[in-house]
Amino acid sequence: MNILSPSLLSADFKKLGEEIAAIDKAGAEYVHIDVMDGQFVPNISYGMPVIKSIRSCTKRVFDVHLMIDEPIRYVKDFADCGADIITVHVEACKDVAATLEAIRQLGVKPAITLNPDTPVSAIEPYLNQVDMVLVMSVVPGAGGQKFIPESLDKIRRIKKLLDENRLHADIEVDGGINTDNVRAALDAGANIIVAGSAVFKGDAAENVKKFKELM
Ligand SMILES: O=C(CO)[C@H](O)[C@H](O)COP(=O)(O)O
Ligand SMILES: [Fe+2]
Repeated sequence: MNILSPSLLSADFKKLGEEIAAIDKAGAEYVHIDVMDGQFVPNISYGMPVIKSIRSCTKRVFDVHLMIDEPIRYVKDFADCGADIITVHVEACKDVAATLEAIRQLGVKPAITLNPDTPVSAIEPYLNQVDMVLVMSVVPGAGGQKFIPESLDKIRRIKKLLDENRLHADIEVDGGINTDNVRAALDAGANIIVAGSAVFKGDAAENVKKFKELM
């Protein structure tokens, strides 16, 4: 089953609860939550108190994308505030294996991601430790950017590697996805779609329904 994970980064923060209720009711299975620390990426977004507060708005899966340096320092806090999946950047961890294991030990699904410039070989040693691989299809740090088409090749290569090694991990794609390119991402092998601006610009519920029809 293909899954939609709307990114709250493009939601209207003054009515976050209503935005979450709308995407939940319209059928989005996950909620994608982008955490930025001003170090790993230049921007700062939101953190634990916001996640804890919105946890009561929905039972949907909280898909937490950590764009922070040395995320191992905070994985327990994110687990405690309600994360179901925690994604860490391979570029951000001194000890990637220990970070993924720490997430697993907390009862949360570990996931790994890589920047557009990082080769697939960088994550290959960790594929047997993760429940999901996130392919960044924009440079992390901001919503509303243009999809990098080479990401489709990356998705295909990761899918092939998983299949060859008989590993079962989801492939999520994040950045610049809209109703025109979502099909290409799915056809390449992704099964979880993140969309921020394409969901929250305009009527979020209508946009979720349009995505779900195409998926
Ligand atoms: O991780 C991210 C940015 O670093 C966001 O999840 C992503 O950019 C989603 O927003 P959009 O669909 O507007 O590109
Ligand atoms: Fe993200």
